Amino acid sequence: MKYDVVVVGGRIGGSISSLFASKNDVDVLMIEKRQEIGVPVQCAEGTTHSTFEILEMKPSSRYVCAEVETGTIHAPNETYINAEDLVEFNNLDKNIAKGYILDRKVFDKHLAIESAKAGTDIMLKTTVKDLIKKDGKICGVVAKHMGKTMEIKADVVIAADGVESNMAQMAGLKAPDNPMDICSCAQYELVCSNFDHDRVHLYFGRDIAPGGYAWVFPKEEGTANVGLGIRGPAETAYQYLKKFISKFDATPVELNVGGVPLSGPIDKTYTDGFLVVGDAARQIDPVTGGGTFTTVPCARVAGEVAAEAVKAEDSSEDFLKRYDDEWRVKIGDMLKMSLKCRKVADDLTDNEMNALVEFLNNSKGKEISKLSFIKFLGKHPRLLRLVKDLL
Ligand SMILES: Cc1cc2nc3c(=O)[nH]c(=O)nc-3n(C[C@H](O)[C@H](O)[C@H](O)COP(=O)(O)OP(=O)(O)OC[C@H]3O[C@@H](n4cnc5c(N)ncnc54)[C@H](O)[C@@H]3O)c2cc1C
Repeated sequence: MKYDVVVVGGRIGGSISSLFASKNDVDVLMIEKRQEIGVPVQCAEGTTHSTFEILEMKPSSRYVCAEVETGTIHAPNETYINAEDLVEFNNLDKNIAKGYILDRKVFDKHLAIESAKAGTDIMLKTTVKDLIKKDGKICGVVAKHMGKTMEIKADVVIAADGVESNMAQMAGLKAPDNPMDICSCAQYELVCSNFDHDRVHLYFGRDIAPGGYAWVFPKEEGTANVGLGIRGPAETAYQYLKKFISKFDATPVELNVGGVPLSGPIDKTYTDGFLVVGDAARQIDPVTGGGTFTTVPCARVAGEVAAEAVKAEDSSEDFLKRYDDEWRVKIGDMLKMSLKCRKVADDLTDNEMNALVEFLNNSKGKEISKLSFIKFLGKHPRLLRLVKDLL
């Protein structure tokens, strides 16, 4: 069997890469190891408006559960700041929380359907086991379907196999993860009558979610994704989640668990005949753990560059480097800044977090000048040392 492009993984990274490769008139096969695309959900399902602009799709009520206008950040001492009360300052944008909460089961499958309509062939319940290499160049995959092993040749292989990816490692592009870079998450979809419908809530504190945060993302009226991510402690994310949800009078209808890589992107996302995209490339915002809105632009570029390479009959790493160059222009600086912020946040104590929220609350509706922020930091010398590189 031979295709121009083989895509490993069938969720957003895979479906968007294959959609944009197929739209550019090359033969594409997308391979997904599960029997259904989009399940199990491993996501709080929040995304930005830009997702749909990049996809050139109108968001549909079939998979948009809620439109979020704003958000609230809760400090460890239970004080809070609303995003709409923030005045724009440095990289702090008061529209930061605007976006959609999706039904990813429907959305991911919708993307796969759009990709199939554009011409992509899809194999389900098929696991890619190995990469085929010839003279050091990747030229296909070895896949297993219902006990049968097959070789599928390709000019370009795109690895969109998620956080658990081993394709990038097989291609020599990735070292094993540092365990402290992986955020371990647990989430319930809860039914409860008093969730805000247009607001996300984020909760910080060492007792709530050490090394991460807890979230409440509204879905349909009366339901919300309530979850958290942690790094480091002996207790599991699920144990922290059980404690956290005890504050809601709510009933769970779904439980999801999963890991989010917060290391920032891998150094190189291409080699001869091969591209890597999405969580597999660690193209995730290291502060929020959001990977949908970051994967979308990268996957589009991956599909387009793979198609260009096929047409140019050149899938060498010199040609495919343009994928790496293009996605870094789009989101590279944002991911770098976010990684710096994550490292600062890792060192913040609960008291410093409380003080920051108090400072923002005291500045409600006022212009925050750099001078007033530096004066505030002057009272918190340790904080000043932590954040000085961000200013
Ligand atoms: C609890 C949690 C909450 C999150 N919340 C948000 C959020 O609110 N907003 C946001 O933007 N991001 C969020 N994220 C991150 C987001 O879900 C991911 O960044 C995004 O799904 C990455 O998409 P992907 O296609 O790269 O990888 P994945 O979604 O992991 O898809 C990889 C696919 O590849 C398949 N696969 C793997 N190996 C093989 C193989 N060998 N052969 C064939 N198929 C294979 C898998 O079955 C899977 O379908 C969250 C993550 C978690 C865990």
